Amino acid sequence: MRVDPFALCLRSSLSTAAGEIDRREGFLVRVERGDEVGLGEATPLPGWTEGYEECEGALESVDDRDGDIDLDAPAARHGVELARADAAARAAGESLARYLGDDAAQAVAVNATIGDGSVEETRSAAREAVRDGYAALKVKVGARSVSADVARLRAIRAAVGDGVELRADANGAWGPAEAESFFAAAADAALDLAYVEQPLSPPSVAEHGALDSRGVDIALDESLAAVGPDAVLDSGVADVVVCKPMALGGPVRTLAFAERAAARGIDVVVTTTIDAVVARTAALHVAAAAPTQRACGLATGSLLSADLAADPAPVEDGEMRVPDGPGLAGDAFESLRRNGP
Ligand SMILES: O=C(O)CCC(=O)c1ccccc1C(=O)O
Ligand SMILES: [Mg+2]
Repeated sequence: MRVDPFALCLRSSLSTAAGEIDRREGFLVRVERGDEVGLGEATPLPGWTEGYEECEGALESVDDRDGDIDLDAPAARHGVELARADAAARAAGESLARYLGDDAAQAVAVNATIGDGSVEETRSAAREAVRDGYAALKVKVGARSVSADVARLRAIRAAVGDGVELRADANGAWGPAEAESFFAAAADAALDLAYVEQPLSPPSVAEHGALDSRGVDIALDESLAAVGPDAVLDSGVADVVVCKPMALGGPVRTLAFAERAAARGIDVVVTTTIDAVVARTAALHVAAAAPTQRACGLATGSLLSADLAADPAPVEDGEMRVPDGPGLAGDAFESLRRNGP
C-alpha cells in the first residue's frame, strides 16, 4: 500500500458556526490487487474524524492484506476501504456504484453550499447557484445572531422564490432556547425550510427530540461522530441523517448505515467533508447506490482552488452524473494511479 500526502486550498474559505475551513490536507492511498491499482483518499477533519497526525499514524500501521480493516480512525479507514473497493470494482469491470449496489442511480441531485456571510453575500451566492441550475440550497447559519440568520434566509427566499428547496446548517451552534427562537422566526417569515441540520451541540441528541421545531425536519450530522451513528438511529430524533463517508469509515460502511437508516424511515443525505476529487467521486457513487430521496451535499469541488485531478463528475444543472467506467471513474485517474498526487 502506498500513502502520499497532499494539501489543497479552498478558493475562498467556507465560514461556518464551527469555524472557517480554508485548507484540506490528506493522503492518497493506493493498493495493488493483481493488475489493478485501487485508489483511496483519507482527508481527516477534526469534529468529524481523527486529526491529521492520527490519520497518518493509522495509515502507517495498516498491514495490507485482505480482511478486516482494523482501524478506529474513520478517515484512515475510508482511505483503505475505498482503495480496496475501487480495485475490486475495476477487477469486476463495474462502476463503484454498481459494485456497491445493483440498482444504483445514474445521476444524483445535489445542493449548493452557501457559507456564512452578510445578507448581500448570501443573497448573491443563492442567486448565482439558482442561475447555475441548483434546485436546493444549503445555507450555513449559527455564526451570527438568530435574527441576522433569519434576515439572510428571508433575503434568499425573496430572491429565489418558492420553487427552490432551502436547508440550514447550524453546525451545533445553538442551545435549545436559540434553536426554538430560530424555528419560531422561520415559521413567522414563512421560510419553508426543508430541514435544519445539527441545531444543537453534537452530544445533545435527546435534546433535539424535545425541540419544538414547528414541523421543520431535523437532520443530524456531527452527532453521528459524537455518539455513534447507530445511537443516532436508536434515539429516534433524526428525520434525516447526514452521511459523510469520510466520517463513517468508508463507502461500504456508509452504504450499510444508509440502508439501516432507510429501513427505519429516516432519510439519507450523502455529503463530503470537502474532500479531494477521489473521495468526492466515491461519495457520489455511494449516494447513487444509497436509498436517497433528497439532494446530496456533494457539490464541493468548486470550493477548491485546485484538485488532485480533473473532475470526472462536474455539477450540471444541479446534478452530478455518476461515472460509468470501472471503479471510481474508468481511466480518469490514470495519472494519479501511476504517479500519485
Ligand atoms: O453538505 C454540503 O452541502 C457540503 C458539505 C458541508 O456542508 C460540510 C463540509 C465540511 C465539513 C462539514 C460540513 C457540514 O455539513 O457541516
Ligand atoms: Mg453539517
